[in-house]
Amino acid sequence: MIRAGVLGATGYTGFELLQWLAYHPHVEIAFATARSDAGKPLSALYPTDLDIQLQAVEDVSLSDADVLFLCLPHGAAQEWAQRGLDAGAVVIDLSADHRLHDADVYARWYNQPHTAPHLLAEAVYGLTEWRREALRQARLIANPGCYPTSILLAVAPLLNAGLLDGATIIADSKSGVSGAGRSPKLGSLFVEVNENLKPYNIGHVHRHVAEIEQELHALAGDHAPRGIVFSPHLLPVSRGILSTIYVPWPQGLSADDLRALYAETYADEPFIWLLPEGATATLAHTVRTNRCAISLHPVPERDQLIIVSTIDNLVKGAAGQAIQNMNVRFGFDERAGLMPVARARVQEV
Ligand SMILES: NC(=O)C1=CN([C@@H]2O[C@H](COP(=O)(O)OP(=O)(O)OC[C@H]3O[C@@H](n4cnc5c(N)ncnc54)[C@H](OP(=O)(O)O)[C@@H]3O)[C@@H](O)[C@H]2O)C=CC1
Ligand SMILES: CC(=O)N[C@@H](CCC(=O)OP(=O)(O)O)C(=O)O
Repeated sequence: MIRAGVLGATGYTGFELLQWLAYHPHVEIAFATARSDAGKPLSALYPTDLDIQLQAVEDVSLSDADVLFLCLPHGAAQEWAQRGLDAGAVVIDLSADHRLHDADVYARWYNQPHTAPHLLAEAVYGLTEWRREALRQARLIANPGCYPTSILLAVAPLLNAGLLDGATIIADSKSGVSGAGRSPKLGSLFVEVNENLKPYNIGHVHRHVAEIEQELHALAGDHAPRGIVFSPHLLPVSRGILSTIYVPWPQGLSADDLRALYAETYADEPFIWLLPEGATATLAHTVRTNRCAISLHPVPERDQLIIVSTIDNLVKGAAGQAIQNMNVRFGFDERAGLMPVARARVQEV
């Protein structure tokens, strides 16, 4: 058994994480902290029968945790990563604070200086399927963003095979409203969101562009694409991300070759669901599971390939991938604590 501490337990990702961890066979919850709601039971905030008392972060001893999850806004996580490491915990940061390797790039995209730039070099970007070796040794794991997870998993087989050299990738992504977090915002109100579909940060301005491009380069090595054009949209559902991704047709490959490449790359992956020819990934394929569903749609007459990818932003896009990374880091079965819901959902769809 390992002991887990969760900072920011009252937010959407923190609560999601606790619900999965509570049924993890190798984890016991050491503490869960809150800011405004410290001292309350979790059940005072959410409809849950989990018996968890929320504590102020000042009242817990970080050394009680073997693994410390940071479910805090970016900016706030930096200080706690260092403190967690000093206390001897493996730190898994769900925020964006340790995803970018370069402090100047962080400052430019997040409009604030990084207060612990020395940690950026050692943090491992936790896109689990592509980083297992580094994750096994990691002290600090930067859990990927939700949009980047949906996009990177969908194009990684092509990047890894050097098939997107110099290409511009276009990703049109739609997210459920929980992606914006639990703190009240005008744009997340029911009346603003309901029966609407709203593009935002269109073009080259969303902060995830920096993260995605960093990882496109890492995955492609010497055959890097030119970059990404990324358009996020707010969808009137609670959870789920669907990315429709456009890439130039990989020269020299037939449609069968392409499918074989994806099938081989992801053959042994418990959480990647490559849909059969003719099927299209939808939110229902992945919501409330740790899966990423991918469907391939060749458009040969235009030399284009369209890839559709879906995840649950709170699971594979946050808490689930964090647990998957923990499982790799601590040598557990990667599926531990993550399968029951996935199975139930697969039977439903
Ligand atoms: N929502 C999503 O789909 C995803 C989110 N993420 C990232 O994960 C992190 C958490 O997201 P999410 O759960 O949605 O956020 P929420 O806004 O829902 O929750 C944030 C949590 O952090 C606490 N908090 C806020 N400010 C501070 C602070 N300065 N110091 C200490 N605690 C603080 C909040 O407590 P209080 O309410 O008392 O302020 C709350 O518990 C963010 O960095 C987010 O960007 C990553 C992937 C997906
Ligand atoms: C719908 C919505 O608002 N989504 C958020 C991204 C989700 C997220 O939390 O991103 P990080 O993990 O990088 O912090 C946004 O567009 O900013």
